[in-house]
Amino acid sequence: MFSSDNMHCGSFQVHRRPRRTCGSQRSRLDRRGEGSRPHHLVDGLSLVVAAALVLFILKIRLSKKRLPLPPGPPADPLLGHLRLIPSSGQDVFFHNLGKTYGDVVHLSILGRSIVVLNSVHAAVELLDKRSANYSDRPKFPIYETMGLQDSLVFVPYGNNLRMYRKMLQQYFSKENSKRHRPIQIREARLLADNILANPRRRGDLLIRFSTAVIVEIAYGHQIVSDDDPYVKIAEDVCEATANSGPPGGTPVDIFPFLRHFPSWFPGAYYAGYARKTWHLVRKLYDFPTECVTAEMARGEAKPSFLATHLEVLQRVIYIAGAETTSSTLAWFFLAMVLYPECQTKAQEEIDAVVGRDRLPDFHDREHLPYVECLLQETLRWNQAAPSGIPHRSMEDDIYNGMFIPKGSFVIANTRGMTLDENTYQNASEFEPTRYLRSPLGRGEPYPAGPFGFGRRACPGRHLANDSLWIAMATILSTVHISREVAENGKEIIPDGTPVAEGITSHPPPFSCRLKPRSEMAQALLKQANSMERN
Ligand code: HEM
Repeated sequence: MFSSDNMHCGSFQVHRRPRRTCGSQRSRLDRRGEGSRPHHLVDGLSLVVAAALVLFILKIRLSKKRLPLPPGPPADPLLGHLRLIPSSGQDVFFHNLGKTYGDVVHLSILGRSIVVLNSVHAAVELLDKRSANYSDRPKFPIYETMGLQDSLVFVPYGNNLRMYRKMLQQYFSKENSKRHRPIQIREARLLADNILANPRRRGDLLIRFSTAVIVEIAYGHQIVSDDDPYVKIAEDVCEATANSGPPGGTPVDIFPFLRHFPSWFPGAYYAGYARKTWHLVRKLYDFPTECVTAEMARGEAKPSFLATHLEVLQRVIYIAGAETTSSTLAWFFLAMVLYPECQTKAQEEIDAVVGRDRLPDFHDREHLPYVECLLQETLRWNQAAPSGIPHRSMEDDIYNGMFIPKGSFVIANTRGMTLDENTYQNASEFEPTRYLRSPLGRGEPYPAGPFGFGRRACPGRHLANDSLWIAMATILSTVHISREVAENGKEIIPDGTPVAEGITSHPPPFSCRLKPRSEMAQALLKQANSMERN
């Protein structure tokens, strides 16, 4: 390897090279007392080469700087696009910009570059293929004030991140995620049963389902009641993050000094809110660790991620998995209300493959292509995290002749990718058959972005995919979802405009009717759940 000795050896050879000149030349030089000159010559040469190299690098840097930034709308001189970027619905705003300026758009706020990627191609080229440069996260002063900086989601790129991700990826790999399926099946059946018993509590029950799966896998704790402290903590932190403003877009994110000001100070509201919710986040980290430490001391700890990796768990928040999974399921319910024909088609497929005398399980998955498409279409139609979580570029870069400055926020705008009419016909419509090959469908690709890109892509995606599938298949097989009927006898068609809160987005509140598909379906659920309890 390159030890310092070797390096000296290398430079020694350079200085020795003049000695290889022929004898007469050498004696002439020696005679003129200029025996050392060749050294200077070579040193001079090295200097010239070095200077040329520096100039070359400078030239590249300068020419990089002369290259245009990606296109974008006109900006205010100092504020940049601050007044243009909306505080919610940014995903649709970015998508609309893409229609005018192309799939890579540049915005800036007070000199900070924001690069929006509206196509899968651009996201793959930058975030996947050049992931060494695009895997950092920007700082989010608001989330830091809330105490979330230790969460893996916000850890900067580097050795720590690599270590945490390696552990997570092993534990939640496609293969290892299969070990967790019995928990997912049990919780999906409980969800369907509970939802039939308490249709009005649909939203809470979806959060309970997704929390129960993550908590049992991560902490070895089975949730058996709605009053469980884990469910309460999940609900509280979900609410806190949802109300903490657009990620990176609050006045405090733009002027970090505002975090030290009282909340009544103009622009400091979110800082005050973040300070108030700090203790909730602390609980999120501390409670599971304290429980599992105590269980381990008593020799009662069940196998779990925490029991295996206790020392790093506070960096893995179950919120990352709980809120995203429940809001994807909320979109599924809305789709079933707005597109009843899709529900019917999925139920016909389940009846034909699974029958009506048992409940679906993972063995059925490969035989249910329409249900698979329905899951993919739910992820495409409306995403839980429509603009992902911003990455940060660590070095200047050039892409397609455009200059992307070091330190840019890079946003993979999944919403723009899934609404791209060049890829998806009738992109705003919920059409599961779009993925089927002709003549049944148009063979459109599954959505690529809902779980992010590159080295920061969601490590829980296999687990999430399984949770979503079993929940949807179990509900479709046992529950009939239909529109609420108004007093005048007319069906109520809910508004599907997403409500974006913080990083995640979910449908606006809507009511629907939930009835058992048959007595048999209800009996199967009861039977499955009573067997679990015994
Ligand atoms: C439907 C469910 C889910 C969706 C839509 C989702 C989506 C995402 C997205 C878009 C990101 C950001 C990716 C990027 O920066 O490029 C992410 C990151 C992350 N997700 Fe998920 N996720 C889901 C479920 C889960 C689950 C079940 C877990 C836990 C087992 C999880 C743990 C994480 C973590 C720890 C990160 C941060 C990774 C990092 O910054 O390196 N997610 N997720």
